[in-house]
Amino acid sequence: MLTGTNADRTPDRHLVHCLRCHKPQECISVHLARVCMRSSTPEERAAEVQSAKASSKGWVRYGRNWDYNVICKLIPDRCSQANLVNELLRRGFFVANQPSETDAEAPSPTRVVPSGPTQKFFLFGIAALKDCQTILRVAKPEINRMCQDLEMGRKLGHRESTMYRYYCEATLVFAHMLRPIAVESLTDSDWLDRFEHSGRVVIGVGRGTDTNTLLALTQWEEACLQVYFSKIRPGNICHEKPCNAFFLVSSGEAVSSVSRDLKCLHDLHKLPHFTSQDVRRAVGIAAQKLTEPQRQAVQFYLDRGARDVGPQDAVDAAVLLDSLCVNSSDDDHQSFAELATAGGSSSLPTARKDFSAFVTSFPISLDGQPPSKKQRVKYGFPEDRTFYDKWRVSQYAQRREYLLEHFKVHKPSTGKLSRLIRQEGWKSNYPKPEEIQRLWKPSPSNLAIESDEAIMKCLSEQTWTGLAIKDFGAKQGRGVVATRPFLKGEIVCDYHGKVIPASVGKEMMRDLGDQAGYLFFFKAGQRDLCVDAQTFPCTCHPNSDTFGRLINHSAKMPNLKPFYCSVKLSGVKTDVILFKALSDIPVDTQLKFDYGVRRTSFRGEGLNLEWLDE
Ligand SMILES: C[S@@+](CC[C@H](N)C(=O)[O-])C[C@H]1O[C@@H](n2cnc3c(N)ncnc32)[C@H](O)[C@@H]1O
Repeated sequence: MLTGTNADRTPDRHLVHCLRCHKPQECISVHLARVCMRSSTPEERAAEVQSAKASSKGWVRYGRNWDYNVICKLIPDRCSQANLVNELLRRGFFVANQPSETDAEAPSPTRVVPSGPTQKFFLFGIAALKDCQTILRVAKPEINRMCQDLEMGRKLGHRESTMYRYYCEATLVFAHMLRPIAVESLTDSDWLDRFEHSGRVVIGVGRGTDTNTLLALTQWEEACLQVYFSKIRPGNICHEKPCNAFFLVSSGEAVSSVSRDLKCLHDLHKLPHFTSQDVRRAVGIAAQKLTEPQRQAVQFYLDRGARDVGPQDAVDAAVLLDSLCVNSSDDDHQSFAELATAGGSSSLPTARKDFSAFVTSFPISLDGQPPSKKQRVKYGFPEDRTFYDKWRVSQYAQRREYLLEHFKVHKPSTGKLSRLIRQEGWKSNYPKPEEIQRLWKPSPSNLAIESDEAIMKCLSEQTWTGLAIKDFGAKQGRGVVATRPFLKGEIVCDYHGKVIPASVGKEMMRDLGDQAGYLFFFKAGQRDLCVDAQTFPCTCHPNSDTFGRLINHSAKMPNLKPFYCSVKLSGVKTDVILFKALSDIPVDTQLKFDYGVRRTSFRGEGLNLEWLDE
């Protein structure tokens, strides 16, 4: 008696496709007699059985193999090529001569299926999703530990910092199926423009290009990447080689081979090596258990650039992907709590509020003492040392600033510094005299600026580092954000543009009506001048935006101060406006200076621009 579905039956029966209805048949002759060739003669049916068997044999012999180069000839569009290959592999076809992922631009004959230690995980040459993501789970505790260390103000060694970066790259590839080339193209501005949406943090990658795509990171992932951005990346920014890539190698250049980094990360953990192609194929297989609309949603998330994906689509698809992954979001939430207390992210409101409440209860001062465990518990804070350590880090920064402030004109000797520290009565948690000596810089005078080759190079080439443009939305428009810490007094950038007479600038201003203006009026001795950054792009840097013109205004909390300086640039005396930091500026802070106009004055009058009072 036959019962159940086809799956219940003997698995090794010979399936032959009926050439009339195109369906697989376990017994083709019976099928033809009963269904497709009921009214035919036995001879006709026998001939049809022979044709069907020959067709099936031919398919197994030739039809199951594809050549990637043929696919490329048939379909010129790269995205469709990749989709078709994924689909073919998912269905058990073999695709020869696939490109290696590092060589995504130029297909080259490489491997067909991975070999070596990974082989045992593969079905039809496709790894299981769980296996592809092993590295994320295995390395996670170490990453959490590094986050804690960084937050406590400890520095990671070169090996650890690099490993941390590898992990961030791996998160984008193995949890969000981003191609290595897209990870390499992620910029600091992409990161700064991320936003919260439905419990996730959405980030646009490759904006303005064909591969424009949205990722929806979990809070933990975002915090993990933010720790990289704020604590590790600034140390890699190189003044000689300005670079706006999100992932920087220690020499300051953009990471050039994410695929190689992923391999290193696996090697470091002695795990079999999985690639971005492996994980994408694995998702194809895992997604079979989803409904058709869900499968499509995941497919759109994977087909970067295939269509406009909105933030909600990205979040929905990322949540679905999570449901396919062993790396569940519960796991993330748990670890997120650990990271949140490490305070690595700008989007960790609870952690921030808690520490600000802590500081309200125990104000940080130059001479104060951090609260004891008993005091912390009494005021309802956790008894562990997380806030205690953050408090000490802040006090240390205050003391460092105090010492630097004390010696404005001449560089202090270690003896002088030690005496001052003794006088203050500080017994611990203070910077060593050598650190202050290292950080000390003379207040900028024309001469000091002219002799500073780095500043002069930045002035003429507009290669300021540690800055990125961020979109602050409809109200403020674009602004400039610090991507490395700046010390109080440090020159941050200039207000670049052609210097014109103020009278000409005022004419231009009249034509602007109530539009945003990019004109900086100043006095140089008796001369009334204006930097024209309105005429854009400038003739000297026709291909790039300059930072100074995009810095927004704050009357109450400026962190930059513009000042006039006359310097010799390429032998020509030039009037420049430089911005110096008014206080230490941490990574991820928007730069602002006081435009010097109030709502009730000058052009603000009548326009009633409320933001001028901010
Ligand atoms: C020199 S532009 C600064 C860059 C500008 N945000 C942009 O996107 O090009 C000056 C204009 O920025 C905007 N802006 C500057 N500071 C602001 C603030 N604190 N709040 C709101 N808008 C501000 C105003 O529209 C102003 O006219």
